[in-house]
Amino acid sequence: MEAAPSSSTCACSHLVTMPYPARGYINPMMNFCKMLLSNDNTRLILVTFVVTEEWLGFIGSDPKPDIMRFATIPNVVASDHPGFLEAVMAKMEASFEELLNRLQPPPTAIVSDTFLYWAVVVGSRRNIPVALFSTMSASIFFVLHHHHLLVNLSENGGERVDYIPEISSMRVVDFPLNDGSCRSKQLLKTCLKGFAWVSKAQYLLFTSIYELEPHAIDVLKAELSLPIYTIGPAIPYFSLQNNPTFSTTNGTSDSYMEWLQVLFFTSHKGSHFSVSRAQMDEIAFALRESGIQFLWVGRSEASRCDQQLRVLSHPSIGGFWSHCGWNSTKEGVLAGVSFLTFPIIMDQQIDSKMIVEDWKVGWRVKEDVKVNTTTLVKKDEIAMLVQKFMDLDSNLAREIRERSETLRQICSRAITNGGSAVTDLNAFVKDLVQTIH
Ligand SMILES: O=c1ccn([C@@H]2O[C@H](COP(=O)(O)OP(=O)(O)O[C@H]3O[C@H](CO)[C@@H](O)[C@H](O)[C@H]3O)[C@@H](O)[C@H]2O)c(=O)[nH]1
Repeated sequence: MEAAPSSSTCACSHLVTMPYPARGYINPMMNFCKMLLSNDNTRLILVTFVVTEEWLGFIGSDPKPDIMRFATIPNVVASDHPGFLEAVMAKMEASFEELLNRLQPPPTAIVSDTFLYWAVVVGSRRNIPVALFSTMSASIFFVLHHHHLLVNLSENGGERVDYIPEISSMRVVDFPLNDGSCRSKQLLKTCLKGFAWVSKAQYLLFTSIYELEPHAIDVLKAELSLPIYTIGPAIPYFSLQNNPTFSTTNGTSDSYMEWLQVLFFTSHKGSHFSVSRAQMDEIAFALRESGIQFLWVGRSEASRCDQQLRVLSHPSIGGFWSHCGWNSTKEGVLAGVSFLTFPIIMDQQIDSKMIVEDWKVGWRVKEDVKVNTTTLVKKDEIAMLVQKFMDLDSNLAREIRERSETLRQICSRAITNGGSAVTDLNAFVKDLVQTIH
């Protein structure tokens, strides 16, 4: 299905964007498009946002700029996540290309998720530039790029690897897809296959802030042969800029500590990954028994999802229990909250490592470092941890919140005019406009 472009959009430049079909990838692509279209230099670009038919049903009525239209390709179906990823990589290319043949005006550039590496081939066949769009951190990209160095990793998950250049040492257990399971091995193989295509794209975009992971970004810029832009968090902060809590000019104030009483917990019920039922029960019992105040939000993959940043930015939120998806991580950082990290799979271990070890704005819920087993974190352990975390009279809890506020200020500066993210986004827009005109 295609909606006709409005008559006011006689655009000579037509950008087609293709996110990976899941919430954590569609949200940042949509936010990126909105940022792009609000940039003065891109006002003539028509954007076609391509989703599967299923996803059009979920997001088709969400507000979007007039100059943007949706177009669809058939659904991809699989019973598990590795199978879905493989199907996305193998089966979507033909329907995407068929769609491009029908679109008017003819597409002049493509922005596609890094997992949809075949877009590079499609762009090359049509002689139009392709920007690959990474919805994960530059750090996981960095680790995958250096994956060949990871040989004979220890069985001891607590052991640290310190030989990857320019990245702070990492526990073995924090490397992505390193749990020895068939699912992880299959996922890793598919990820690495796609990764080999990255340098054949014309641009690489990171939905990150330079100040969050400068070493990984610097090394990737030096080692990869294509231009790389760190275009900012691609979260909907632009809709919150009148919110006094979410202010880019806030000074540090002791008084805000009085308010931070509620722990925000969101249970991710994605179709492929979620915490086990038994673990969820332990968490639920623990939060209830602990006596702390908490806000528990259950969400499914398809539920309307634009409220998390708004909630996190509320003055009473004093902590964020997070699975460390990259979007949630950036939202927590920009809301200035401290984290309890509970990663599940993929990049989430690395995001958790950055939160806890690099930025020092969170604690791990699970200190267990066994690589090949899934152990339950018991309710008593969780209850003690959350009580300690929410005890704002303790020095530990206060220090971590002060660091969260400092990090928030650093990142807030990056997304204002003159900041690193705005400067990089402008540079990408300038380069793209020059290439396609
Ligand atoms: O109650 C909620 C919970 C979430 N969200 C939104 O849902 C999105 C969740 O994204 P993310 O935190 O990245 O989690 P996932 O959906 O799990 O993300 C997938 O995609 C990410 C980006 O590639 C990866 O980092 C993750 O590992 C992968 O699971 C964010 O935009 C949130 O704002 C809400 O609006 N309300």
